[in-house]
Order: sequence, then C-alpha cells, then structure tokens
Amino acid sequence: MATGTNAVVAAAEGAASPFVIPTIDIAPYLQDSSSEISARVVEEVQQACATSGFFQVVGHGVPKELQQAVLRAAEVLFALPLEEKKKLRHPTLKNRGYEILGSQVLQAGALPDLKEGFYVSQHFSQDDARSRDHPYLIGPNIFPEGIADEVIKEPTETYYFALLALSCKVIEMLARGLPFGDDVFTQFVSNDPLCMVRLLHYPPPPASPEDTKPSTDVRPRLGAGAHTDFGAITLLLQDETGGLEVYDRSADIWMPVKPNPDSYVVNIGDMLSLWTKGAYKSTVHRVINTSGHDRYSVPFFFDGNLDVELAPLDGSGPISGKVLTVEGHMLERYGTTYKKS
Ligand SMILES: O=C(O)CCC(=O)C(=O)O
Ligand SMILES: [Fe+2]
Repeated sequence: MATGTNAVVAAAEGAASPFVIPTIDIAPYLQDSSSEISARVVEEVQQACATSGFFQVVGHGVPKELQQAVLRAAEVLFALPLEEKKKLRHPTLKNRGYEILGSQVLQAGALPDLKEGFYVSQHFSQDDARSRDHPYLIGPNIFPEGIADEVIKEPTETYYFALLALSCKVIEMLARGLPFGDDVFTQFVSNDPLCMVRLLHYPPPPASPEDTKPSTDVRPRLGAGAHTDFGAITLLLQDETGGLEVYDRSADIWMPVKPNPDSYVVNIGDMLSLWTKGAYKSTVHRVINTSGHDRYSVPFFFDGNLDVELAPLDGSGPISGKVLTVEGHMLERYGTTYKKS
C-alpha cells in the first residue's frame, strides 16, 4: 500500500478511489501507538481522509454512560420553554449557550436550518485576559438556572475534555499519515485550542408545507443545509434516529450514515483541506430528519489554537493569497452562516 506523500497524491489524482466511510477500530492505536497494528490504523485513517473525508471510529474509549448523559442533557435543555432558552444567549460570544431554531443557514440560498443548538466549550471567566482579547470566541460557559449541575453542566463539561483528548489522538494519527512530520500539528493543538461541544436538536419537519403558502418545493426541509465543516476535524455522536447524509460528488448521490451506537463519525474540515491543498477531503454533508420524531446529535468541533496561521503545510503559500488565523477564519465562517439578528 502506498504511504505518505505518494498515497496523498495518488488519492488526490485517483478517480478510481471508492467513496466509502470505513469503520476503524482505533483501540490498538490508543493502547500503543508505536505498534505495528497502529501503523495499519494510521493507513486506514489516511485512506479515508483522502477519499470520502469521513470515517467512523470504534474502540475510542469514551464511556457510554457519559455519551448517554450528554444526549440526555440535550433533551432536557431543548425541552425548556423558549423564553428560558433565549436567556442562555451570550451578547458577543459566537460559541457559547443557546442558538435559536433557524438562526443558521448552512446552505446559501436554502431555508434556515431546522435545528436549534447549544454550545459548551472551555470555560474562561469574563475577566480572564483571554476573554478580553478574544471577545467572540473565548469566555464563560452559560447554563440554565434551576437545573442541577449534574444534569447539563457536569456531563457536557466532562465530555468536552474527554473529546478534546480523543481528538488530539485522532489529530496525532492524521499527522502520522501526512508527509510533514509527526509534530506538524503540535502548535495547532496547543494553547487551549478552540473546541466546541454542540448539542443539537432537529425537530421533525412540519407535515404540511412550511407556511401554508402554496409551494412547488416538495423537498423536506433540511435540518442542516449542505455544508463543509469549518475546523480541522469533527467527531459526531448521534442518537439512533439517522438523517446525516454525505455527498459523493463523483456519483452525485447522498450517502446516508447509519447510526452506530458504538462509533463516532469523524470528518475532515476545511482547515485540513487547506493544509493539504485538497488531498484530504472536507466533504459536503447535510441532515434531513424524516423520522417523524425529534433527533439529537452532538458534534465536537476541533478548531484549534486561535493564533495559528492557516496555510498549506508544504510551504507553498496560500492559494487565495490571503492568510487567515484560526480566529479570523472561524469568525468569517460564523459571519456568513448565521443570520444577522
Ligand atoms: O447533526 C449531525 O448529524 C451533523 C451536524 C453537522 O454537520 C454540523 O453541526 O456541522
Ligand atoms: Fe457538519
């Protein structure tokens, strides 16, 4: 099997690579990353990144009880009255607290996403220098009053650090599959990297057309419009409902990702695509909840050290001529996908 640069280049050129979303057992890697079997795990990850940009990981070590507690936290949070949820919005921070149903439009030109969300990240007090320096991305977490800490705050904050650790391992594997040195992401994962746990609730689309106006558009409304993820990687925990679809461009089909209670769906985001000049795929995906009942999911986004400048790792310079920091890039993407309110 080709490795390193060859595999990356071959996959970038290779029209014949099948579009698959493999399930990869990463337990051997977590146990001993220097073992022979770990090298094969790295190769499987590398192949997935260079073809579909999606894979599922099992053997990840995150306790099932913690995952269930986080999904339960989402149910409790979103069941609160709207007036209570609205109090959980932050005046400046883009990535803390509540986001109202329909506030994001991930697919330009489509109806607003039929989802509501709640962000938890690393907590920094309001008067921490970093909160003052980065008023849109660093600051305090927000939790509803009157709900015991063990229902929402504790599980989501514990989950944040569990997923931070797991993501760092995945990023380490990615570095090992790329030809830029095993330490290529050391700076990116340092300095309290920006990450988010995002609780999501997708209500079922209304049975009758959106707004009683006659409509010729009979497609079910999207829970999350077609998009690519903004950051480096995303690790998705989903309930048993289903609805996530990944776009296979060469076949022009949407491939559903069947929920597997034992796995995380991992996908490559735009930063990795930029770093590898498209060799690692940041693949378009969307969510449609056709189940007739509520869907809950919890993506964990790894967006990294805010100060890192984003440019191809081969040193060839940015394709657009413009170098953004992680912070600049994230604010640009939030700016284009959230409705001005
Ligand atoms: O809810 C899901 O299954 C996916 C969510 C997603 O793609 C996102 O938040 O970027
Ligand atoms: Fe996404």
